[in-house]
Amino acid sequence: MDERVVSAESTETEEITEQQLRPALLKEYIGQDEVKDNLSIFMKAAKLRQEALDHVLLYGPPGLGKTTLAAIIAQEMGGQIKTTAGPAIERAGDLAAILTSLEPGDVLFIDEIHRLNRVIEEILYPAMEDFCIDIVIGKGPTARSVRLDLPPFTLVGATTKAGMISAPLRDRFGVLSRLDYYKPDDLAKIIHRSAQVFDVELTKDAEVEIARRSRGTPRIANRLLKRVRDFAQVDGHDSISLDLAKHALERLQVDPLGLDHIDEKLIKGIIHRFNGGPVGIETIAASIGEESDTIEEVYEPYLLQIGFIQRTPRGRVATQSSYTHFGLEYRKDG
Ligand SMILES: Nc1ncnc2c1ncn2[C@@H]1O[C@H](COP(=O)(O)OP(=O)(O)OP(=O)(O)O)[C@@H](O)[C@H]1O
Repeated sequence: MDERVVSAESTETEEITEQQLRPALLKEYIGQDEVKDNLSIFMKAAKLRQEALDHVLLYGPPGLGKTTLAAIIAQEMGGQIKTTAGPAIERAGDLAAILTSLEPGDVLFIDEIHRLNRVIEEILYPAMEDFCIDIVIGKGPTARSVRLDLPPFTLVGATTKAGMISAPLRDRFGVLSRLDYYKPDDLAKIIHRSAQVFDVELTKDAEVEIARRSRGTPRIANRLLKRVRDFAQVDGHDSISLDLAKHALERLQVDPLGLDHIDEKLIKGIIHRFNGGPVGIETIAASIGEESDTIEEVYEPYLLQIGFIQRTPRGRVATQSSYTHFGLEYRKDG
């Protein structure tokens, strides 16, 4: 879909470096203190009881570390992680194959769990509650149902859309944790850690500058760091200074708040064409030639978070901060 340097979605080639950058233990996982503190207690308690950790649902925008956290849970609980995604499990047999391959204490990670179909969901219920599945063998009059026991395991579900998970599925998770956008301080620590992994030197203020432009998202922070490193290398610098970071980020067209031309087009569209709003999402989408889903899921969440757009019952409104940011005069009466 988008080639934006500030996209929170990962590209295929990035997945390899993401593996390298993933912290393996909870104490190396930066930020999200509340989620971490709770998980740490629940994991300790489960270990004391020699049980699998209760099923965990992680929700929040993309690129905030859900996959990383799932792998950490497996590592800390002494199990392996098996990874799949909602749309990848099409038939009952697909799910049965995964579930029966689990060992005691393993983590089954299902990304985009809101996209599981209902038939599969229903197989998952007894698997989550009683560690067993009922599978039907044969067809027609000779068909019979066989119950298979499963080892105790932990299902870690991840979603960017908690509201789209059915109530029965949601109720079967013992731990529900929401990941929030990271504070610049925490992002700066993530950048510092990633720079060590990449063996790149950068000054503290350069770390902070990249952090500020990373839209609260570790995946973007790591990507910006890599691109800034490219500029430094090509220009023959051993270490990344604040000036160099700023210069590189300007060339990448990422502004001081992490906004790019798409954000600008979106906000200025609301301001110039619709007098600052309120305007419906479909109308905005049509006017700038984007899908409304893409606006809602990809572009808008960060703009809402930093208070540049407000959602009202009558549609989206551009706030005074967004006018100021783009150097436009704000008139409340429109
Ligand atoms: N708290 C953290 N500390 C250090 N690095 C992190 C942290 N959270 C995420 N990262 C890094 O950011 C990158 C993206 O994280 P991850 O793949 O876990 O995100 P995600 O929420 O699962 O995203 P998606 O749902 O889009 O796949 C990884 O390279 C990971 O190492």
